Amino acid sequence: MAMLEVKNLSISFGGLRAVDSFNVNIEKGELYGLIGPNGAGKTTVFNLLTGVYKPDEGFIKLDGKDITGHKTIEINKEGVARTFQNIRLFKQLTVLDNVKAGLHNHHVYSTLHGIFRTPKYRRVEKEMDEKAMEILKVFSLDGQADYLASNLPYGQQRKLEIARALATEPKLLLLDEPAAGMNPNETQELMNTIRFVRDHFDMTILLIEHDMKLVSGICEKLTVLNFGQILTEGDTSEVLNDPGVIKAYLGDE
Ligand SMILES: Nc1ncnc2c1ncn2[C@@H]1O[C@H](COP(=O)(O)OP(=O)(O)OP(=O)(O)O)[C@@H](O)[C@H]1O
Repeated sequence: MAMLEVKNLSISFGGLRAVDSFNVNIEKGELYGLIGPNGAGKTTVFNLLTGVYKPDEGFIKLDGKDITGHKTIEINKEGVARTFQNIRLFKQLTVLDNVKAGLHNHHVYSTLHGIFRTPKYRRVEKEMDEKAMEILKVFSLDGQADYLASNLPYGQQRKLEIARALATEPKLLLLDEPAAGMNPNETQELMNTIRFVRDHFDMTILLIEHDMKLVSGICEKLTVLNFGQILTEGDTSEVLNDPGVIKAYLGDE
């Protein structure tokens, strides 16, 4: 069974069919890319997958469970985590607290426990500190746990955003242009991080990216969107050599 199965997903804004009959099957542990020229509908697909928009048609199944039209918070609890084109961290919180914010999905105590600092509150907080530090170690950010997120260099903020998403223990990780704004060294390091996350956590990853070096370097399969419709899909090398895909990109210049 596919980890993500999407059939016939469509949405219109006014007269514009931004996503038109989108289909995809992503197996567990696959590293999958969604590419296409500006305005093709890629982010809208992510917004549909994460419940920001409700589709006009079609369905979304995560690990066999229908999550179509569910609320964003529910979809996150079902196991979909996401990072954004423009980094969205809690900039005035520490690096550690950003990851703990992700962990709050699974570790709960009532407000009263929090106000009165009960033994349960202290135990849960300690467990979360330990778990968050473990995750930060994976990303080599444990040395910066006490820094404010806003004080990290750009490449590390990207990593922290992925770390926070992983703290919610997702089944599927969606990365929206993770290499945007990165220099070649940062992009190379990010590629290693994404590959490591997939291997280490046996994670299923779907990413949107314009950086073809990253796409060809780490994605096993691709779907190309153009004007809301699937232009082609398949193994990365075949897709990137497809004349129709090359034309769509050159037409975008
Ligand atoms: N909430 C909305 N209301 C109206 N139109 C929208 C809305 N969201 C997206 N669109 C339109 O849908 C189309 C697809 O946009 P989308 O952001 O999904 O493209 P994209 O492939 O992610 O582009 P980029 O690579 O530039 O981020 C665009 O024409 C966009 O203007």
